[in-house]
Amino acid sequence: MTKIFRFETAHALHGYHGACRHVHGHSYQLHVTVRAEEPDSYFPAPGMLIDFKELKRMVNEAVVSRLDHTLVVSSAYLQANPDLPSEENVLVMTAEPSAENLLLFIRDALRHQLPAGITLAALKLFETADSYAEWVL
Ligand SMILES: Nc1nc2c(c(=O)[nH]1)N=C([C@H](O)[C@H](O)COP(=O)(O)OP(=O)(O)OP(=O)(O)O)CN2
Ligand SMILES: [Zn+2]
Repeated sequence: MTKIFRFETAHALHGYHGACRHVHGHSYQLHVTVRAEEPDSYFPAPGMLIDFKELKRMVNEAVVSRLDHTLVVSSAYLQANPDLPSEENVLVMTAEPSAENLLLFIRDALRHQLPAGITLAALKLFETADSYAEWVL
């Protein structure tokens, strides 16, 4: 089962030869898919693999609250641009915050949050309406 999340995040891609090396923002859309062992017949009462509300709470806490209205840059970017106006709401990653790397950051943030028996199966991170990165177990 899959739940979709939306958040607004700014980033800059250090070392990129184009406008995306400068700070700019995206309205990201994240699709989180989890799976579990298939039951022989049906899921027992209350009939859920995992409550959508519980998945929402976990992803909001582990991912959305950290990325929404945040500027994400790499430590290399920060070293080259030490004069960021404020360190408030700045997340510094060891790698460049491309869609691919943000997806791996999200994978790591979520992997160990899920209850026993529930596995992270796939993630899709849309940076724009027509550009996304996908991770599949
Ligand atoms: N493989 C990747 N390529 C690019 C990434 C990325 O994360 N991974 N990111 C960027 C920029 O940050 C930005 O997202 C521009 O992306 P793009 O899809 O080119 O956005 P546009 O609005 O220009 O899309 P159009 O398809 O041209 O409308 C760049 N590359
Ligand atoms: Zn971008």
